[in-house]
Amino acid sequence: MSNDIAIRVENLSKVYKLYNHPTDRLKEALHPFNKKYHHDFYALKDVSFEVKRGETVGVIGKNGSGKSTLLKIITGVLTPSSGTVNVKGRVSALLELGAGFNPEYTGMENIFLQGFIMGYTREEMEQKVEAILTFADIGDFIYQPVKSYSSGMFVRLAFSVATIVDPDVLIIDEALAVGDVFFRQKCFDRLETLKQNNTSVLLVTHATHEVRQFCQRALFLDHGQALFWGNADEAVQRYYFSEHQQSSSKKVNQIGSNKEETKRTGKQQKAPKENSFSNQKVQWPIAQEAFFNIVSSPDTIGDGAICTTVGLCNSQGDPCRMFVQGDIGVFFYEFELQRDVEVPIGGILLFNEKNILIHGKNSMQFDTEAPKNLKAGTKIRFRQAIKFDLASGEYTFSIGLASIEEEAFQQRSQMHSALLEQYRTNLCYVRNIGTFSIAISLGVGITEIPFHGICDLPGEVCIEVQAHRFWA
Ligand SMILES: Nc1ncnc2c1ncn2[C@@H]1O[C@H](COP(=O)(O)OP(=O)(O)OP(=O)(O)O)[C@@H](O)[C@H]1O
Repeated sequence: MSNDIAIRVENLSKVYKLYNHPTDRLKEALHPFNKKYHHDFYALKDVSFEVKRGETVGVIGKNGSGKSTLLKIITGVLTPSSGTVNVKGRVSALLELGAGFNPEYTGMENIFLQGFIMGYTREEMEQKVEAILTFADIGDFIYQPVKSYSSGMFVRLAFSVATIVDPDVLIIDEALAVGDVFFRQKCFDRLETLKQNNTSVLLVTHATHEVRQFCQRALFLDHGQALFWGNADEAVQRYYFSEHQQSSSKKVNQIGSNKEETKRTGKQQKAPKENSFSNQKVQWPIAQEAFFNIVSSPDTIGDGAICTTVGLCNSQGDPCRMFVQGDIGVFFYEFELQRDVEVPIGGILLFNEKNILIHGKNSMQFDTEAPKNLKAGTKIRFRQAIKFDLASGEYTFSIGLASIEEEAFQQRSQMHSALLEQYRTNLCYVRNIGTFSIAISLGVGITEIPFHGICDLPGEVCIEVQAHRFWA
């Protein structure tokens, strides 16, 4: 293995024998003609990729796609059924909570235990203890058995130990998700430092915006297979598309993709984008990738209309699930009316990872012409553009259709909202249609981080100098 490669995984598979009944295992073992009572289940199938020294690589995929199995094989916790794994240098791993720690030992004792496992002497660990405690910041709990720790405290200590021991390879399985936001920021700062010191990081996470932000390349696993290996942005894009469309789940194994050289230097590589609404000329998309698979969406309420199509594109009209703060996303949605409607109202609700409603707006809240007196069976299409001045993260969205009496619609600006509600009938509401992600617009605004909090609000600031005050 060449010097610049830290991890090489070649044709890795992990097969489990699954039995329908517990007794089948015994029947199989005792059968005189070796009759098979099991079927093979591939937790991993023929996975290959390599991680360079100093590179941060993400591993993404749905629940059960094989991410933890992969990390466990790389760290030696599991043995593969076939294929090889080569890892160069000292490996430090943060697998599931509690792994590698003795629950009966205090935090302090566990620090030394981990140091011992990593091959450090007691004296060497004594020199590192203060830095570990400062980073973990769990106070006197360090003298308590770790079984009494909250998951957040545990991960603070585990991350601190795992990263302070100068690993050549750091492997993290979802561990950071339990830390609070400030701790996660500290962790990512630490990961940056490790990267500069040439540590390779393999990061399993469901937080795809973190993959986009911190990883150069990513592996997208689906049912144990590598559907994509290469540029991190593209891996996340494919993950989003495959999540909602069966059509995109072709096997693509792009080792050495030419896009992998799109290195993340902390700055997003952006194509010039049109971010104003004024000349929006986005047509109803043709590309199938624009649309979500709403047939499998279980969360539909209302029988006044059927939601037939929902799509999402960028401001150029290209199918898109990954945006940068400030980008415009254009939602396309179509309903087929099941009853006569005076004036239709369509709208979108955006929710963040904590399921907090971030933004909701319907067509009645815009100064837009609306069609009137539509018959049952009519199909109506909406095209709604939203400027994503939002915090980085993953978002879900829901779509609804209502109807309102024409007279109330005409007088909506003068009517109290409670009164307006009386003239409104909900026809169809489809929850959790899909997801999209938003990454920080590093380096494209006036400052690196354009705002703090969950959304940017329109505003302005002015600064005035008052007359200088001389103190007696
Ligand atoms: N010991 C086992 N016997 C049989 N099947 C197993 C075993 N361990 C894991 N699996 C299966 O292997 C598949 C991959 O599991 P794995 O834990 O690697 O997925 P994952 O991508 O890490 O999921 P998650 O995101 O939920 O953590 C799953 O379908 C799981 O049920």
